[in-house]
Amino acid sequence: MSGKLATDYPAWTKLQELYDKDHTKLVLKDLFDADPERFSKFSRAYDSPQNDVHILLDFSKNLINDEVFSTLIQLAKEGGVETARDEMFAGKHINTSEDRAVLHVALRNVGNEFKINEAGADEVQGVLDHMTDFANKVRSGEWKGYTGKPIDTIVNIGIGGSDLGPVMVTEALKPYGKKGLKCHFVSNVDGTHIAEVTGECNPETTLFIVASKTFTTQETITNAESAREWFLKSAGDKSHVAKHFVALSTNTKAVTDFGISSQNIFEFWDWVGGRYSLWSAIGLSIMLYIGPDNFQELLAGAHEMDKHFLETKLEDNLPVILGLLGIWYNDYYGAQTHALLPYDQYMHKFADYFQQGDMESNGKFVTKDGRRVSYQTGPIIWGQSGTNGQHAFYQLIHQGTKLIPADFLAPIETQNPIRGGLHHKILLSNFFAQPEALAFGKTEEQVREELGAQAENEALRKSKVFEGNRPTNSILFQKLTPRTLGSLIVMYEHKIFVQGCIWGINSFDQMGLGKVLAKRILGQLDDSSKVVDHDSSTTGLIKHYISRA
Ligand SMILES: O=P(O)(O)OC[C@H]1O[C@H](O)[C@H](O)[C@@H](O)[C@@H]1O
Repeated sequence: MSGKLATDYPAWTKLQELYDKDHTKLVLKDLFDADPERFSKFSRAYDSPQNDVHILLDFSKNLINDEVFSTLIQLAKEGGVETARDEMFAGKHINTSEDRAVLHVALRNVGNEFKINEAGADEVQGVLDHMTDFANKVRSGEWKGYTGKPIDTIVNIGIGGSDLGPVMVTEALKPYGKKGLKCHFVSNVDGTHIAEVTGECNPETTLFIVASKTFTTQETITNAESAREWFLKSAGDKSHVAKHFVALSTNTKAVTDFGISSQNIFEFWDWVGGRYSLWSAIGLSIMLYIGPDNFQELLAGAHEMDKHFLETKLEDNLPVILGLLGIWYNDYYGAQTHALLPYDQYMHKFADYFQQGDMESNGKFVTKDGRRVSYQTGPIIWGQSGTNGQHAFYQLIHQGTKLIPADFLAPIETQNPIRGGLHHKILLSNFFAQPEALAFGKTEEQVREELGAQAENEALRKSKVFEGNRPTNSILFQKLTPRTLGSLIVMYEHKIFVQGCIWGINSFDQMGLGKVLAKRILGQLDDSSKVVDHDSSTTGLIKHYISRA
């Protein structure tokens, strides 16, 4: 990552020329009519080395031709994607503003294939062993609560990267979860969240996992304190905390100050970004739920996609292709958003997860060398599982005025083949139909034929036209196994990397402003005379609250 501006690259300029010259000609119907081989040309199959993960990326329904595609690849070359990637894997401090390496790839370095020289990288296995030992004890019932009963409920207390990954993965891998083990996730500082969850827990059989990289995050520490208070109301003796509270953190001092015993700390390192941390100790709730073997599978799938990203030439490299297509719409077509639409109910938190993953990484307006960009960077990521989204917001994607590139994802095999697979066939028929409809739409001529005598009604006729030419990727994978999920997550992680690299921004830092202001305001909320140094709106709002609280 050079910190160069994307506009410095000749391919960037060439893409603008291609857009200006050709975008009106980039009509999917015509492109498919002109080239019967378009699907095979613009799709790539990924097969893992042991042939147990299959992912097909069909990107033929994108507004590209050969020249656009090859120029996008050229952009990745000029943008130094390969060099930056190699630097990341080698442990170079590519997070320049914080002078840190970016080494989530070291957390899933199965078999130690990548040689990484960075303090802590050689401790990864030790922490995994610690997690495994602990998870086995809890899962087998050997680990007992303060009254001698086994644990049947885990509550992960964390926010942002210390919450979203564990939530998303435990939901996605429910079929692999331990029956009878309940998992809760408390993130919001709104007391409602912890109160509702503890309301469902038995202190004798509940394990709290306090997940916080920094162990200073106000929401998490407040929730953890409240959980401890709730627990001690029943347990009485503080010495029982050791059996019911563990911590996942890089800040061991703050954890021990909180009262958690040092044996119950699962560590990680400053080179693990919060939004890339589910592979680290932050994944303890995942491991407890799906078991160490399945967690290892998740890591293996992640590692295999790391290798694919590292070793595959750019034009066949899934994260690179996805990243470049995103740039094409974001920076040339003016698309503001990107939708993630998994046709798998188990993946219902996937878009939420990548909202943080993508938007916190690439929502930046200065380059690594401090220049303001003159182009759009990270897109707004959103989405929902299919088919629910179809009955909510797809109308706007089909007939609205905005261009919304979307990724459709679906498993070939369902985990729940009820009624002879009927549900899954219906689900998949929608998965196939939507991108087709988005691409090819319905012309006024077709509408006329359909309407028969009513076709004379011009307003009705026009309202039924679907212009089509709305771009999508279709991603079909075999089955949502832990290994496949690991690969899918990493495919998107590296997509974000590719884009950040070309835009010249630092995808791995995060500067909070709201947090600092909130701390100052907290000290003013009890006394209106303390409400100073705000604009009149903020002052008015706070004083209104104080007068009525
Ligand atoms: O894990 P913690 O230190 O508690 O941080 C939790 C979260 O805090 C902030 O919101 C950061 O922007 C996130 O990246 C991080 O995941």
